[in-house]
This record gives sequence, C-alpha cells and structure tokens, in this order.
Amino acid sequence: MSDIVLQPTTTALIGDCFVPGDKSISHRAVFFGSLAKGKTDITNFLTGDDCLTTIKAFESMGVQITQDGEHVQIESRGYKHLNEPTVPIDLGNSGTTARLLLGVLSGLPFHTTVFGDESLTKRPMDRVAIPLREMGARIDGREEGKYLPLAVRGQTLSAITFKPQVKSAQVKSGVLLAGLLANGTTTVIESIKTRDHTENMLRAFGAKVVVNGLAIEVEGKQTLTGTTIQVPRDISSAAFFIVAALIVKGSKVTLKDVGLNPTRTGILAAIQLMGAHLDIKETTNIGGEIIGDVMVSYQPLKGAIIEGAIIPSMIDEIPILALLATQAEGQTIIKDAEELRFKETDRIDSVVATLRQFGCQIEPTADGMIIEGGQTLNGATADSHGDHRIGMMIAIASLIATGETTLTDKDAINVSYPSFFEHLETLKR
Ligand SMILES: O=C(O)C1=C[C@@H](OP(=O)(O)O)[C@@H](O)[C@H](O)C1
Ligand SMILES: C=C(OP(=O)(O)O)C(=O)O
Repeated sequence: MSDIVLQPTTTALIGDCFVPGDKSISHRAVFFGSLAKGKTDITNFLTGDDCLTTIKAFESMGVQITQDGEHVQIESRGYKHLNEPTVPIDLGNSGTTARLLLGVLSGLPFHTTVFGDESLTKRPMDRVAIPLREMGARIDGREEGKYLPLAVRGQTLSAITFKPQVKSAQVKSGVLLAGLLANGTTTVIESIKTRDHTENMLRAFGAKVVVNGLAIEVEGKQTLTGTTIQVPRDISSAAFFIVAALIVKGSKVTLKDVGLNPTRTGILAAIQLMGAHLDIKETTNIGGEIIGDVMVSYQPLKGAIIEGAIIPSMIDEIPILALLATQAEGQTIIKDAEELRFKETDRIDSVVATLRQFGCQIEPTADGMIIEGGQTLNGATADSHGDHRIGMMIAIASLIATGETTLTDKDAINVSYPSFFEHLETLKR
C-alpha cells in the first residue's frame, strides 16, 4: 500500500492546468472503436487504470489496439468479428467498463465471464442485468446476477422500451449498446437526463440516434464506422483544482480545454449557487462535446442546498464539493444523491468519515449529507479506501489543513488521474 505525506501549501495555486482526458469519453471511444468497422484514432485518451481496463477487455476479444500514451489506435472488423475470450475478463475497479460491457456481451454469440476487484464486486450489476435479460440476455452470477463475477452467454436480443429506476448513464449506455446489437428499435426513457456521451459518440461513429427530450432511440444492427476522436479534458478531474483554487488564499487557476457538456457541468452550477464568480469560456465543439476554459480564483462562498436534477450532472464531484462546503459560510445540504452509495466506496459514508478525520462537522443523510461551513481542518492520517475521488479529496484538504496529512493508499488515484500530484505541484508558486 502506497502512502504519501502531504504538507499544507505555503504558496497560492497559480497558472494554467491541463487535466487529462475525460474518463467517460475515453471508455466510450474504445467501446465504439472496437465495435466499429475500420480504423479509429483517439487523441488525449485518459491513461488511467479504468480506461486501460476497457482496452484490455476488447483486446481479449481480438480487437487490435495500439496505445502509445494518450494516443490510441484501434483497428476492428466490427462487432460481428469479435472473438470469444479464452480467459475471464478482469474489469478491475471500473463500474463504467462493467455496465457498458455487459450490454455488449449480452448480444455477442459467445460465452464470457467477467470479474472485478474487491470494490467492484460489491457494486450492483442487477440494475443493468435486469433490463438486459428483458431483451433476452443470459446473465448469471451471485444473488441471481446482482454481483460480479458474472457469466454471460450472448443471445439474439430483442429491442425494449426501458425506463430506468436509477439515474445512471452507465445503465442507459449498457442498454443502448445492447440495443445496437438487437433486433428492432430500443428506447430508453430517463427520469432525469444523465451524461449523454454515448448518444454523442454513436453519432460520431455514423449511427442514427433519436433524442427526444428524455427519450433516446437507437435502431439495432446499425453499422458503425471507425472515426477520429479527440477526448476533451475531464471536468471531473478539473473539479479538484477548481475547488483547490477556491480554498487556497491568493489562488488563480485556469482549467484549459475541459469538457463543458451541460450533462457534466453541475459542479460549476453548484459552485455558482454558492456565490462564486467563475469565468467560463466555451471555445469549441468536437463530436457534439463542448470544450472550453474555466478560470477560477480564491473567493469567499456561502453554503447552499444542492439537490434535484443537477445531481446526476455532478455525481462524481460531490466528494470535492463537500470539502468546499466546509470552507463556505453557513451550512450546505446535499440531497437526492443516494447514487453515491453505489460508487467505488459508499461515498456518503466515506466522505463523512474522512472529513470528520480532519475535524469537520458533517452529518450523513440517506441521500446526501449536511456540512457545516467555516471549519478549520486539522491534518490527519486518512485512507483513500481504494477510491480515487476520496484520495484526491484528501490531497486537496491537506493544502489548507493545519499540520501534516498522511494519505494512505494514494495509488487509487491512478484510476482516473495518474498525473494528479505532478499537476498539483506545477500550480504551487
Ligand atoms: O457513464 C459513465 O461514464 C459514468 C457514469 C456515472 O455512473 P452512474 O451511471 O452509475 O451514475 C459516473 O459516476 C461514472 O464515473 C461514469
Ligand atoms: C464512479 C466512478 O467510476 P466508475 O463507476 O466507472 O467506477 C468515478 O469515476 O467516480
């Protein structure tokens, strides 16, 4: 287990920051590039452990993938030519790989087993297995296929109309991917819009997708054609430095070329709700994804109630928002975020326990947390618990804590941001 001792920062955070490529989009680029016919060229790919897991999964089905740092080239003959893997597929820590891949494997004519690490093995897979079975999939595992390891015997699938009970882009995407391989037209009707990178990327690969409000329709058996994908920088990674700049006195940071897809920018809206002035400049749109710069400087904030439709668009940013809330004036209440309980850790319990280690006053609720503002953080020994977002939250907290902080199991951060500490150092001046 890797530890790191962190000192409070003695300088402000200043300068431009180029965070790595978006995790959700990097995963999807490999999924669609592998299912498409022809060559796909991906630049600014996230080399985090989770996205490498997705590459390995498709390599084990015979897809030719060359990865040279952030440049990935895929050459595939299309989904009809994928091979049965001869060994079980290791999904590591990646919920996104798991939920999306179950959709694909359900419709391919072979048998696969998939397994994950200790954390992923505790995360629910029935949310996607149940609709996939309705389409004809054969998926089995512990507790009737609720948990990994799972065995999938691919079938000829039939389209369904599906209304997910959970607000989850992974579930939506798993069903849409199965729909692409199925007979007929599959419709997913969401209750709240979740990130729509799957829809955007289907179009980039030449597929027809009809989006009508909260309903998404995809016709089965469409051919995807290899393409070029430039991955925007990850707003979820940028969020750690946005918050760092807001809480370290004198800071001024610009997050360059980050993805500003409105289904992902809830964190910016939440921070604005807390009274922040952010300078957001949209610069371009590539493959349906808005890209731009976010300029942020140290400033006082007020507590706020964060709830409702904004939550899915900032679900991975809630741990770092909770840290921000400890520095605002007054109380912050986060509601409607029960999905946090199904992440790499139960992020309601892990955020609360970790911030309490720093001496904060914070209470868990069934679907969120109540955070007192105006708090002084005391350096602590805190564990990431194998959760990258908790690890990065601890590292940012250490910047303003009194005394030393020891982050244990820092390597969890490699899941989404292998160059995190390097980037943090370059901003200290
Ligand atoms: O579709 C995706 O790429 C993701 C969707 C979200 O999960 P849920 O769909 O489970 O909410 C998010 O937490 C995860 O980091 C990435
Ligand atoms: C929840 C996350 O990822 P996943 O579900 O893909 O493991 C995350 O990145 O915060």
